[in-house]
Amino acid sequence: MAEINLNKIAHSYIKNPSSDSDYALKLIDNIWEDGGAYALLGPSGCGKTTLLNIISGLLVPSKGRILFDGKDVTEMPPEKRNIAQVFQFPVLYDTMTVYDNLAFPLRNRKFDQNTVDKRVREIAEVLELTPFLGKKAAGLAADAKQKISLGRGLVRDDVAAILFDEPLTVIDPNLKWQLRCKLKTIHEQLKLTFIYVTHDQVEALTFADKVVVMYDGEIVQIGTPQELFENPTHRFVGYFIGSPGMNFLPCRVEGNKAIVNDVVISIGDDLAELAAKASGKLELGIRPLYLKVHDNEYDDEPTASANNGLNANKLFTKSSENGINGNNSSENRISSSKNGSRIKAKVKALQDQGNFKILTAEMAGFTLRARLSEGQSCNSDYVWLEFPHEWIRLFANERLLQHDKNRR
Ligand SMILES: Nc1ncnc2c1ncn2[C@@H]1O[C@H](COP(=O)(O)OP(=O)(O)OP(=O)(O)O)[C@@H](O)[C@H]1O
Repeated sequence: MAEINLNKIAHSYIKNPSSDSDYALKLIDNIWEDGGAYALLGPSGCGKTTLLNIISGLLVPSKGRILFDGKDVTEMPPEKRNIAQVFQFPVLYDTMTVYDNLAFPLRNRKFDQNTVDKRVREIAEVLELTPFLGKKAAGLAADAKQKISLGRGLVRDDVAAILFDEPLTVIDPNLKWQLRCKLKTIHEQLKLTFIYVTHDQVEALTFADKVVVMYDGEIVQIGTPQELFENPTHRFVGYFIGSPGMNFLPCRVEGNKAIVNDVVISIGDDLAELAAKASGKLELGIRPLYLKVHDNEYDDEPTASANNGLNANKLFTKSSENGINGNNSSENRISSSKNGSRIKAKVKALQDQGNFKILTAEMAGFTLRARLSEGQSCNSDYVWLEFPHEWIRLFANERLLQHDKNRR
């Protein structure tokens, strides 16, 4: 396994690129740890395959160098890089048995028969292919064939990295979940460097230790699922991660108040300090999970609180409960609570998502979404939204405002 250093990489498919927009990859300068499980996540056309092909050696980048464990492999062809790859569609020998397909990458590298047999049987067991080992691949269903392709990628433990390019596309949805969990287990057992390309956030978040979010040829954030959820450093990450994505409200800031059209939202002193130094287009962001929903302006307890549960796979933490005290309000429609503001909003829709509901409401001319927890509902035309200080984020020109890391 290897540490992968993407050293000031950029790539253009155009011969003489003249501007930023001519580059499929703008500037990538990252080190990916040996043994890490990385998911490369982003929308179609953002550059994921281009980056993967640069790592595998199918493409030589227009600029920069790529190093495996400090060794420059930029000009090295794929077969010399010692990388295993699993593609979207099965790549195997139809006329061979499942056993021989799995054994092929090992025999090709002249592993001894005992090692071949041991590894083939281990991988077959993990992927539940043992009953099929003696069968020809030709007769098997598409998802069984793709499991063989996964097995061929996983069978060697001497590779620098295993690259997966949307490997579960042809897999039945029920089996997808099972295979994702298996890949995670295999990674935990073998500690191989995994790089997994997907445009599906659930796939990325369940599989990876670190998610690399790409947008328009750039890596906009690398983080754990929780970091991406709680502190998206770019507006795109806020929008792309989470379902529904983060709410964004264009605003201006005066002291510790964010003003959204004629509505004032209290933001706390910390954000006020950051906003005072910021320039460019300001936006307030808050996750639907953390936007609290009340059915009146002044009650002591939230009656339709949005934040009472962890999500199903426990990736994201919940805010601590905030005390609410509704003694003050002013003509600008701000009503103070110990922490956050309650603002009237018009209910537009309530969508049942199974074990929770999504409320869509309009406030200050903008549409906001809030996640209600199980059993909670909303039957009136208006609600009061509370913005807890600890979950408000401010973005200037799409970038998160945050303190200099060295300061903390
Ligand atoms: N061979 C090529 N020649 C010219 N342009 C290309 C080529 N391959 C990709 N591109 C362009 O480079 C950009 C990045 O494409 P890439 O395939 O890397 O994105 P992606 O994130 O993998 O997309 P998808 O999820 O749809 O596969 C896109 O604008 C695409 O049109």
